[in-house]
Amino acid sequence: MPPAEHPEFVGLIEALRAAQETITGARPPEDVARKARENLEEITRLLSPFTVGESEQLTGQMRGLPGRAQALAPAFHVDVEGNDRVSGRVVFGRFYLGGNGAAHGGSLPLLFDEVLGRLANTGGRSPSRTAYLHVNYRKITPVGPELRVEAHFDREEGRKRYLVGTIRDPEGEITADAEGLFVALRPGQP
Ligand SMILES: CCCCCCCCCCCC(=O)SCCNC(=O)CCNC(=O)[C@H](O)C(C)(C)COP(=O)(O)OP(=O)(O)OC[C@H]1O[C@@H](n2cnc3c(N)ncnc32)[C@H](O)[C@@H]1OP(=O)(O)O
Repeated sequence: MPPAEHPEFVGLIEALRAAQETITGARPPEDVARKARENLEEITRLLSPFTVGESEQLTGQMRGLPGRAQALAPAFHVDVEGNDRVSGRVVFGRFYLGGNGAAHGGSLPLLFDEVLGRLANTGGRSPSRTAYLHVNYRKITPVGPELRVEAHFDREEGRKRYLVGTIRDPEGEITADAEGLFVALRPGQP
């Protein structure tokens, strides 16, 4: 479904991302924290009647949008995309902070799975799933600045698709790289 059909929902997810960022970085007085909680609870009450099944939900389905209207992973902004390689940008915001200015170690596989997994299933290829993801943490991945992300197919062996990717800091140094194996699903495989 094209994002143009659901501009308000797309805006809602952007607001959710902004809320995640702001809440994570805030140290509010108790009365402000209570008011914010009440507002969040009101949002839950407002949206609960519209819960749908997985096949009908909007979140995660908007492939043309950075982040696919899903606030789970940091939004990946695609610059160049081909059948065998992709490059783009990402910012790990405050929500993804691990400590001392570094992105949480678990947030990097999240980003790599998104980028490599998306590429693994492009170019007319059949759907595949992550079998493994090997991440090397070379230096801290900083929270805040825009980082470059590149990924490409390394090789394909039957149903097995091996992809590799890197994240680079603003100085161009690799902060993390990854290799992923994606196995093409057999017909009927969930
Ligand atoms: C709008 C939408 C946007 C879409 C944009 C979406 C972007 C996000 C994409 C995210 C993708 C995901 O996270 S998917 C979710 C996370 N992944 C999962 O939940 C997968 C769970 N695991 C499985 O379902 C299964 O184990 C499979 C499908 C991976 C493989 O099982 P299978 O189909 O029975 O295949 P199997 O015979 O075991 O293995 C086939 C071959 O692969 C090898 N192989 C299998 N697993 C491994 C392994 N871990 N390490 C080494 N090798 C392995 C086997 O040795 C064999 O080699 P040989 O003997 O043939 O040589």
